[in-house]
Amino acid sequence: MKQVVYTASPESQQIHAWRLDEEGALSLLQVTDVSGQVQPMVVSPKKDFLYVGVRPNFRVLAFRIAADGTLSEAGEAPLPGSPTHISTDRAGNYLFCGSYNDACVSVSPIGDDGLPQAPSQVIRELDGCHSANIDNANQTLFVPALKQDRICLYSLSADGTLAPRAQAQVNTVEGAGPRHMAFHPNGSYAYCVNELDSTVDVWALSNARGEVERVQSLDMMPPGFSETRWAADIHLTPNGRFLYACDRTSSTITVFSVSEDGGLLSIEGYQPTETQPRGFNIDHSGRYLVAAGQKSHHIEVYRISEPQGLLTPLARYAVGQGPMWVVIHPLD
Ligand SMILES: O=C1O[C@H](COP(=O)(O)O)[C@@H](O)[C@H](O)[C@H]1O
Repeated sequence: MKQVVYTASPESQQIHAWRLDEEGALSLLQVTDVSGQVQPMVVSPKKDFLYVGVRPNFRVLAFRIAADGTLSEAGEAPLPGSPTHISTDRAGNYLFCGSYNDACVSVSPIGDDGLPQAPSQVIRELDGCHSANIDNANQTLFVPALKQDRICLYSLSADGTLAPRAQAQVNTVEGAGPRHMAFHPNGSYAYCVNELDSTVDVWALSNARGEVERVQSLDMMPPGFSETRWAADIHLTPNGRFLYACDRTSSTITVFSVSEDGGLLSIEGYQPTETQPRGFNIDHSGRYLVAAGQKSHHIEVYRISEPQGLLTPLARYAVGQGPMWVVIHPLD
């Protein structure tokens, strides 16, 4: 499987593109200088564009992805707030942007040409809005509002309009600070990493009443950890067997195994990683994890090992300044 890893480094305003080979080694393919601080990124479901949120002039930039994974800028559209998180619906027709500082989530239609347009809808008063996550069925958008300890639930209509679901929100433990999410491939469970207490919640997406319900909450820090908790990112292997979440104070990635049905997590280990890991990701074969150190200015590649999902460091690479977002794109 040929894959390309993209890393965003806002302090040096660069996107690095790396080839990831079968053994987990990276080779630098391209460095793109960007007209702004690059932060969240996502590859379109059609796999032809990389969408990138930039600041301080809040925009989404669209980069066309060539067959070899190199990028060329193709267009841009305004955003209503500082982009903290960018995602799309499963069909690639709508782009969602969550803004922590501007407390909103927006919907931007994506044209037939693949280019995002100006927002068609902005939902405000989501204090600390940290991400927007569409479920596997492409029906419900999960929007964690970190400062309100809630995840808002919106139905996505065929014309791209968000409306609160009958169950309009779920609440976390007070002070948890819900941040980023991942969905199990079977569509029955979601996992949310909580920034302020470094816990991970398991959410059943449809209980006996057809509602979203928290079924497990785990402390992701090693026993005896007593410093300030500061979790960031969460990702699941494509087969749904292993889940990873990172904490920035301790510079640790916690390794979880996932039960067959997706409803139960068990901690398998704690992997020391690059300083202040704000973003990481998993390759499409489920064999490698790439973590970015916002303070080490390096990325590090790990091999994911059976049967527990533990991580073996392979190599680290100097990247731009302040790397904080990693996405991995399959070329074939
Ligand atoms: O992780 C964090 O994220 C928020 C929002 O990030 P931003 O890059 O969109 O400003 C940040 O303000 C917070 O301090 C931090 O812990």
